[in-house]
Amino acid sequence: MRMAFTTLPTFLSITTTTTQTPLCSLHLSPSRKFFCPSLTFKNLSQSSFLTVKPNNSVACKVKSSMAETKNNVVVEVFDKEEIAVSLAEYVAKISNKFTKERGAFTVTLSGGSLITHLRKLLEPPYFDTLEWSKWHVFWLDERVVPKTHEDSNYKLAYDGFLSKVPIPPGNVYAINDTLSAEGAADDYETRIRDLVKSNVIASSSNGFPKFDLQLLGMGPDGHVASLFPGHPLVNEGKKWVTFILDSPKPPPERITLTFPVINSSAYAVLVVTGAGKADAVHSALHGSENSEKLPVALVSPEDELKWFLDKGAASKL
Ligand SMILES: O=C1O[C@H](COP(=O)(O)O)[C@@H](O)[C@H](O)[C@H]1O
Repeated sequence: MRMAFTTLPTFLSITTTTTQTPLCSLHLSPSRKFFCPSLTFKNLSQSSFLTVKPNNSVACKVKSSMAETKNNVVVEVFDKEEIAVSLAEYVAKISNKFTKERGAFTVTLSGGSLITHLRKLLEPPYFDTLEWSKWHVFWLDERVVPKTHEDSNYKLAYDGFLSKVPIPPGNVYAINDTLSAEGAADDYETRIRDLVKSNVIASSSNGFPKFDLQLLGMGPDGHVASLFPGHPLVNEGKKWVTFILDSPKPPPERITLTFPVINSSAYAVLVVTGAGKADAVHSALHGSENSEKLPVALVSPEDELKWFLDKGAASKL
């Protein structure tokens, strides 16, 4: 099935090349709400569009569509296996863009399930063609445990990804695991500041570091990095890196990038799978304007935010 359509929002023309029931039901209401599979976006802009891919995944590209967003928001729903394929393609595209433009690619990793979704980058054509020597790898958040500990986000990323690609060890910026949570957060911020001064990390016009790509996961409660719902750290506005001693998800002591840093990045992805996360996904993409936003709903990078969802995570949209 292929669909094509013309300019929004005045009218929408859909053609299908088969007699199949359309995968998406599209409707443009007078209040300018836009519905696709069951995703709803408000205040649709003229340049928004939706595509149905040959593999039947659905992409909704929405430019400046959601209140308070300054960027493109792209939501794609995949069959589970397809996420890793599409994520590899996306990361490779952004890596190529920045290695060409800046001679470096700065990327932040989450812990948790995100790492397994990077597995296709370890295969051709990506493994052989990406300029791994220009990658600089950071963590969105880290647990304050030794690097050899099972809870360490560094260990997870090293075992599952970093040990398998030729990124120079000096370009992998793990936290100092000999320090306290506060000390490790301060130390990480100092190192990031130095890398901004030396132009390895770009600088945003607002004074915060501008990472090229942030690879985010999301917990079932809507937390991203180690920024948890209702926790005061969500509102941190000055620090680049901060620490938490009472994380609701163990282990309790962690460091995390703050929202001003996350949202000063050029690109960000949110990779979210499983029906257990469907409520938080629904709340983030469709939530009431009056209720307190989940941390995930506050993610808003400069250029583009792309959601990679499986059908379980998208099941309540
Ligand atoms: O504790 C953490 O959880 C989140 C989500 O993990 P997931 O396994 O549910 O994907 C993760 O993004 C974060 O980096 C990690 O420290």
